[in-house]
Amino acid sequence: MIEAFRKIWRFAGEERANINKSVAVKFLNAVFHMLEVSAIYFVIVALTQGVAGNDAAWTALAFMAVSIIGNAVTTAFSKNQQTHAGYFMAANERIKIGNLLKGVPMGFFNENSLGEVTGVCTTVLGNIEMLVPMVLVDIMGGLIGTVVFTAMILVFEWRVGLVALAGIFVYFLIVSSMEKKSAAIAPNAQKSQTALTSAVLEYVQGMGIVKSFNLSGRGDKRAQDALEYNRKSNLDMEKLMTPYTIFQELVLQIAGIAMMSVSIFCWIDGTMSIANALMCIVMSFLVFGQIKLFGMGMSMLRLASASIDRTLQTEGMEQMDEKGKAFSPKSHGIEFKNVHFSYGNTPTAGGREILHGIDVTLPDRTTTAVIGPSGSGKTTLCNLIARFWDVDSGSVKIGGKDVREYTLESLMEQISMVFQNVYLFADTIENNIKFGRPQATHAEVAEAARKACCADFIEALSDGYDTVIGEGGASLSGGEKQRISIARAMLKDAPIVILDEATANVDPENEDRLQKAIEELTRDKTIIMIAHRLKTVRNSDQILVVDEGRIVQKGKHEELIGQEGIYADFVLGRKEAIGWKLNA
Ligand SMILES: Nc1ncnc2c1ncn2[C@@H]1O[C@H](COP(=O)(O)OP(=O)(O)OP(=O)(O)O)[C@@H](O)[C@H]1O
Repeated sequence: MIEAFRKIWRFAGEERANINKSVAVKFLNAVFHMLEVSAIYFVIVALTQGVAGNDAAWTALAFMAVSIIGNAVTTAFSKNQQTHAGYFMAANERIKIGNLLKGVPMGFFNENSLGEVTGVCTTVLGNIEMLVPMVLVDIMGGLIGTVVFTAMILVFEWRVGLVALAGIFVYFLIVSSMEKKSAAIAPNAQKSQTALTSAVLEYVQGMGIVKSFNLSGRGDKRAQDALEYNRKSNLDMEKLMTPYTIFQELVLQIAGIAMMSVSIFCWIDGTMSIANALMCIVMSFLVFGQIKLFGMGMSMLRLASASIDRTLQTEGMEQMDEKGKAFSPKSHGIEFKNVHFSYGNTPTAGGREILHGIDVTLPDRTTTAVIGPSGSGKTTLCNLIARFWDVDSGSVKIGGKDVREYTLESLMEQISMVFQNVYLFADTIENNIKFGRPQATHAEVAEAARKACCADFIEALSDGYDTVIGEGGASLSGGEKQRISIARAMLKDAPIVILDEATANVDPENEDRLQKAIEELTRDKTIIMIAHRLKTVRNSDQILVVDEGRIVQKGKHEELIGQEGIYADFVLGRKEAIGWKLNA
């Protein structure tokens, strides 16, 4: 329990100052609440002593007024501090995770589904935002309040105070037992929430496939299972909490009745004045407010602690460039030296080696075309340059330096990537292009768009560059998206371009424009391109033929076409070749 509290306190970090303020104000709030008791006391004393006049009534009224105003102000202030602390705690953590995600190997997304990270950034941090300040303020405020008010009652009337103390002690035992039990079950409840987010995300993303294969009802099996798991874990949590909550309430009721009974007995045997006895009865209704607050905080302690564990687990993701240096090489030749690579021991990869001893040099400012059958390892080879993954053995060098020696930032400054599956953000076209260089001016964006042959269609849109496109570029055609991504790469103007030539979604007119855009982008750069068009392949400085993770042929078109082998077969018989991605 103390360890869980400490963990939450540590996690609160810079927001601890706001939590402290909130606790202090919460205590003041309880003091204002107690002013109501003083007001009642004046009335009781006046009534029992038969004092004539309105003085007691006015004094009581004044106390009540101060109590109500004080209550309202302190409640608002305390809530404000709590909300501020919770919001910033979660927001800072989301930014931290976002930054860490930039530095993880792509394999991270294989092993931990994207839904898992989404779950942490939405549900789990949502819980933290609400629970952590509440738990800290309620536990600390409740404890301080309980100690102070119990001490006050003990001073006022020690016999009644002892009864209150006994009630609080039993309540404390029940809360601590509940807290221990919930420690075992809370992580499960937390896990079920992220699993649900993950499953729902996958379900929504795969909706197109579900509909096209008419699988509605079957395609949502994972979402259904996750819902069931979530329902069960929430119910388990409730089942555990409910008896404890009832028991806690019962103990406080009994303690309250006992306080009243002791007061009455003491008055009957003449050891307590009627005014004090009535006052103790009033206090028996109010004294347990603070310990209830403490109990509420404790019931949420484990859930908050489990949320923090889950967040810290995500925060512990492996980072790639902890030892890197910022390099800016003069030459941008790329060198693969005896590269062996596997996607690791994930269920899909199964530890299988994908690239077996790749040895090749891509000289500075030359174009290398990579061709080969589907699944031969072309994309994998290209992705190793940008360190989407790290090699198992051997090395990949840029400008003579191993890519692992660069910081990720300085490495990515050297590289522009244009994928077949273009992702555009739900933002304006201008900002999507600017993603390549955020500080670019509008004139530079327009120039890049012109060179990438997309200025015409952008300017024809009613809002031009300010047109907001749907998430993933939903409102644009495949060819339009591809050209925007080329404009983005053009604006970045990196010395190395990794390109996956488009094969799909491009009509002949668009293909021509796309080709022009690519020619502009790749001028005077080091290019490695997964090529699908014979024309592109033929004009390259070097062709690499990849088959089953090995470079089986290497050279220019004229050299390779004269050799017996895959390349010649491919060129001659490409129309019949099955599984080859080549559109001449
Ligand atoms: N993220 C991944 N995790 C595990 N295995 C992968 C992953 N990506 C690719 N593979 C496997 O690595 C092998 C090479 O894939 P790669 O995508 O590099 O081939 P490719 O030649 O680019 O194929 P295509 O032309 O179809 O795009 C394939 O057997 C594939 O199943």
